[in-house]
Order: sequence, then C-alpha cells, then structure tokens
Amino acid sequence: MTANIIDGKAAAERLRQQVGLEVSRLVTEYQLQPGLAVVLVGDDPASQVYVRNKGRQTVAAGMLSLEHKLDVAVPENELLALVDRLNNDPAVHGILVQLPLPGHIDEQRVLQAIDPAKDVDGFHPANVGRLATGDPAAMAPCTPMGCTLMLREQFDGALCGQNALVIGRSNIVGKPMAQLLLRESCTVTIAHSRTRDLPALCRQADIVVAATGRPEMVRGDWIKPGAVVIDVGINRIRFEGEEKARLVGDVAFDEVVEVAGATTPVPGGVGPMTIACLLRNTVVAACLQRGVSCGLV
Ligand SMILES: Nc1nc(=O)c2c([nH]1)NC[C@@H]1CN(c3ccc(C(=O)N[C@@H](CCC(=O)O)C(=O)O)cc3)C=[N+]21
Ligand SMILES: [Mg+2]
Repeated sequence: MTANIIDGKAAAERLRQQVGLEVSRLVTEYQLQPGLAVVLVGDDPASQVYVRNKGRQTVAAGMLSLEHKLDVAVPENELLALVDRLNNDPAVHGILVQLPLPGHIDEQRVLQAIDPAKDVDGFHPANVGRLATGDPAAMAPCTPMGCTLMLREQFDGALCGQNALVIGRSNIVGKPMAQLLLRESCTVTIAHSRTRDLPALCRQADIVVAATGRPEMVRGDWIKPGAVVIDVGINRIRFEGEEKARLVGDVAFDEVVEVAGATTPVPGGVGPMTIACLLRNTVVAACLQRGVSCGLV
C-alpha cells in the first residue's frame, strides 16, 4: 500500500479562493480592504522568493500588499521605528517581519514591538499565551495552522484522541503545533534532539509532524502503517554531480510513502498552505480591528 500524497498546493488554492471571496465581501460591504505589510531585512535569496510569493498572492486575493526591504546592517532602532509606523498605519492590518533577523538585532524585542492585533504570524507573547489558554481569538502561527487544516481534512475532522507526535520544539513550529493539536483533543507528545529512542516513540503515533531541520531524518521504519505524516522541513541540498540544489524535507519521503496512510510532499505540501494561512490571518485581523464578523472563522 502506498500513501495518499496530500496536495498542499491544491489545499492552499482552495483556502485562497475562500479568502478572496471574503475580501470582496469586506470591500463591498464595509469598504474594508485588508492590508499586509512584510518586512525583509537583508538579501537572503530564499527569503526574497518567499516575500515575493507572499506579495503576489496577497494582491491576487484582492488585498493591499506593502513590502519594506531594509539593508542587512539596519540598526535595530530603525527597524523598531518602522514597526511602530506600521502599528499606527490604519491601512495595515497585518505585519510580518521575516525571520531570521541578522545577529545584531534582538529578534524577541522586534516581535514584541508588533501590535498583537496585527501580529499575523502569532509570534507575539500575547498571542502565544492566547493560543496556550485556548482563546478562540488567538492568531495562530501560519505553518502549524496549515498543518492542522490538512490533518483535519485527512481525518474528516476526527482528530480527537489520536496519538500525535511533534518532532521539534521551536517557537515557530513545534510548540504552537502541539498547542493546536491539543486544541483538537489529540494526545500530544513533543520530541526533540534529547528524546530517547525516537524511532520507537514514533511507531506509536497516528500523526507525525516532522519539524527537525534535519534532512530526511524520519525514516520509513519509524512509521506505524497507515499513520499520517506531515513534513515541515525545507532543506536545500546539493547532490553530487547535480547543478541545482534540491529541496528535501525532514522526512525520507520515498520510504515513508510506502508505509504511511497519507503524507505531504516537499515542495508542494506545507509551504503553500503556510502562505494561504498568512492571508487568512490578515483578513481575520482586519475584521477584528474593524469590529465586523469574519466569514473565515
Ligand atoms: N516571520 C516569518 N514568518 C514565516 O512564516 C516565515 C518566516 N518568517 N521566515 C521564513 C519561513 C519560511 N516560510 C515559507 C513559506 C512558504 C514556503 C513555500 O511556499 N515553499 C514552497 C517551495 C518554495 C521553494 O521552491 O523554495 C513549497 O514548499 O512548495 C516556504 C517557506 C515562511 N517563513
Ligand atoms: Mg529542535
């Protein structure tokens, strides 16, 4: 038996369609055009690609897209001043500061400067706390939210009671992923680099979310037959004798696809859903700021 390969591009396209319809309604009924500001510091080529894709898709959904590109050497106080201007700009409903930031900038300080109401990444401590306390109004981080939407679809909404293993404990993916799965009433385990006998733990899981940053770490013989495996990894690897770098996940796809019930590919899995969730969060944020109800929640 081979796994159902989850089509993240198609799922993202459907979500963006819904977002676009909601944007048209907000424009027509309230003259409310949701706006997203993306701040990019430095000129990392991969980051530039993501930011360009975000901008394109934001505009395609009928929203306003603002891009701010700052020099890699920008002083921290200039970045903080820009965040402050965006916080006070009524045309901006969502703010995303692309991570990672250069070493001379205190990342936590910048994230905490973003108005929590405009924090569409869900990285501000206020939103982290809201997610942890189960506040339905919490802005949840886009990557884990995208994973959750794909999992709901795979399980026909019946995530309740499933054994979920999250591999990785970052603030951006692992921890919020665990919170979202807990909210779905999964039995959640968080594994990390110090976990003992990870393969044995993994074999008990009905759901595996791999966010380790280690290319192809999760092997086929770690997977319980029929389990659903979500691959959050994006690793650019140069193979011997190949001109271009290849994108591989944290899951050994060729092995896992033979055992799992369903799995996400890289590319074309979690990545596209991440961006679609960013658009969704921006529309939800705009509605909350204007005090109108949102068709996307
Ligand atoms: N504040 C902040 N928020 C983020 O959400 C954030 C960030 N910083 N920094 C960088 C990471 C990375 N990220 C991706 C989004 C989409 C794809 C994506 O669409 N990937 C395509 C492939 C793209 C390619 O070919 O490189 C795919 O997986 O199919 C990838 C990566 C968001 N991030
Ligand atoms: Mg880790």
